[in-house]
Amino acid sequence: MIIAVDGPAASGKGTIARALAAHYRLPHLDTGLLYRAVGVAVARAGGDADDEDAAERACNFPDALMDDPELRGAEAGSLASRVARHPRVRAALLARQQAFARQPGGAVLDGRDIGTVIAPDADAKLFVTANIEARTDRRYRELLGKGDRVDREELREDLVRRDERDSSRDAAPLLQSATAGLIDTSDLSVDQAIAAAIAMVERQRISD
Ligand SMILES: Nc1ncnc2c1ncn2[C@@H]1O[C@H](COP(=O)(O)OP(=O)(O)OP(=O)(O)O)[C@@H](O)[C@H]1O
Ligand SMILES: Nc1ccn([C@@H]2O[C@H](COP(=O)(O)O)[C@@H](O)[C@H]2O)c(=O)n1
Repeated sequence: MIIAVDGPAASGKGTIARALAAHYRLPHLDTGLLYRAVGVAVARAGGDADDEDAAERACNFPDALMDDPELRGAEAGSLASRVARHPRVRAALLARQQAFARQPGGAVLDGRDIGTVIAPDADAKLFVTANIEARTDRRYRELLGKGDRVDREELREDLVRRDERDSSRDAAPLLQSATAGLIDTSDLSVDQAIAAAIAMVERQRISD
């Protein structure tokens, strides 16, 4: 079974995707990490994330970079959304994501274009969202918990900018697939959001 989970930053899609993977005993790929790795690799090479040539070269990043804690920071998220606009970057990362999705037994992938581009024929598709205040609070608490110094207002503005960039780009923009079920986690606890996601996957599997 392939499960596609999409949605904006800090909506809780990764939390849901990991829980679905554990529930159905499937491997999970956080595809945002691939774009974060490309963004960080460009910056480390002294390149410009807005330069498509430099970003494309950075797609050959070493596998070990995927485990680098720097990828989880706010700066890596911004760099990721800048490199993610480039069609040649998206093309370079496509095969790796599709191979992961199509492995025997299936997989859970979360990102922005899983249900629309990477796995449009997924057995279940969820679009996870939450309002901007809930997302800002969650990311703020998460970064504070890691010991990062963060300004809540800057974080909020960064999320709004990222939403705008991800939704308005020409290449694989963030949008809800017509066949994806919507889960708004703004007023749901983690456990409630996970329960809603499992129930939605079950409904979609049955109706197939
Ligand atoms: N329903 C919820 N209620 C409260 N906090 C939540 C909820 N879901 C997730 N969180 C917390 O919010 C933060 C962001 O969640 P998560 O990493 O799952 O979001 P995401 O959409 O995958 O973000 P990103 O796209 O940036 O990777 C985490 O600290 C997580 O524990
Ligand atoms: N399938 C995807 C996944 C991510 N992106 C871009 O990467 C940025 C970081 O993603 P996170 O999930 O780690 O927040 C995100 O803002 C997108 O620009 C993407 O384009 N497609």
